Amino acid sequence: MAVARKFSDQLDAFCQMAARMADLHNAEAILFLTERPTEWDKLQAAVGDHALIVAADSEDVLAGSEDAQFDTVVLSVPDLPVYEQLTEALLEAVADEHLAPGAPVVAVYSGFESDTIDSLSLIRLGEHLGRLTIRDLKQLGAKVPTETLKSVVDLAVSIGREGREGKPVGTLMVVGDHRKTLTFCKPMGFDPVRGYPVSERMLSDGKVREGVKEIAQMDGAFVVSAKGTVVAACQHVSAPPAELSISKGLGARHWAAAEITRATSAVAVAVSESNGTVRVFLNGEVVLRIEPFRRAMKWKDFENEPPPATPAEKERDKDKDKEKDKEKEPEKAE
Ligand SMILES: Nc1ncnc2c1ncn2[C@@H]1O[C@H](COP(=O)(O)OP(=O)(O)OP(=O)(O)O)[C@@H](O)[C@H]1O
Repeated sequence: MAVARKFSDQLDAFCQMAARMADLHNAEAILFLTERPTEWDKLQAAVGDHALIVAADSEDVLAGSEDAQFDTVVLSVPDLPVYEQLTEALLEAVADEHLAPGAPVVAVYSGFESDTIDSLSLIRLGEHLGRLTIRDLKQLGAKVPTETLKSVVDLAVSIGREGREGKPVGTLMVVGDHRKTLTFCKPMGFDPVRGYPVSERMLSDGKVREGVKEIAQMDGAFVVSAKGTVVAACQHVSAPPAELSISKGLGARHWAAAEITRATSAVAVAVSESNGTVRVFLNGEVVLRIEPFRRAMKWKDFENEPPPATPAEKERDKDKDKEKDKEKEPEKAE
């Protein structure tokens, strides 16, 4: 378990300043991003009546805060740079309805030196960053429990955003009405989840979610039950063609998503490999579209070798050599 941080005078001073700043700017909450647990009651007291959100990389860090009044957020992507951790924490807080999209927030965090609370920021989470809220999902009116839908959409968003090992990844997940969905599916080669007990295929399990990210690199779709069990993977989905009004620019994966949701009461969640956009389909239509706010960085080797010369450059070099030779000639004559 992470070693607790003493609630030092410096920490107390930062929290009090955050509270004053929150008063001044009508902030909706104070966000405390921490690498270690602390004396939670003192933290709560230091920010006064302001709503407090505590964010951390793992449940461990939040240990002992179960009875506290404040909301907590566990970041889904560990080891991000601090500014991205702040954004992620705010997005999660919006998704869990602890914060309204666009709300001003004062953040207290280690910005300069790790493990030292040394920074204070006033952040206004732009509407453009506001992600899907649970309310949006409920409004879809899908016959899939919101919890299952939320975990599939969260997973799809992180696949679209992170890709795998620096490469973009696209995939398709068909959720709910799985028995009927399976009648429209054919395995594309081996099904990697086949033969595993149900307890090892639950999306609520972090290891299963990691496994899904790995399998997502392969061709085909996942079929997920309404309860959140991965029923099949690497499936070719082919429902009868229907009159659909989705964009002609979308390819086979997205058409398959639209068609299966017309033929069944399932919800399909497609991640586009080309840009990481997540689209949620219901009854043959796109009902939600979520743009990735950050995609995996692609590092390229620095090119030390100059590129080979073009024919025109070679000609120019020859002319230069001739001129140099001419310049040298008079010297020879002397
Ligand atoms: N009917 C289908 N069922 C399951 N997977 C499919 C289906 N059709 C295509 N795919 C998967 O989608 C991949 C991309 O296909 P395509 O480029 O036509 O789709 P797309 O809709 O343009 O998606 P993207 O935006 O990711 O490129 C295929 O390589 C295949 O793995």
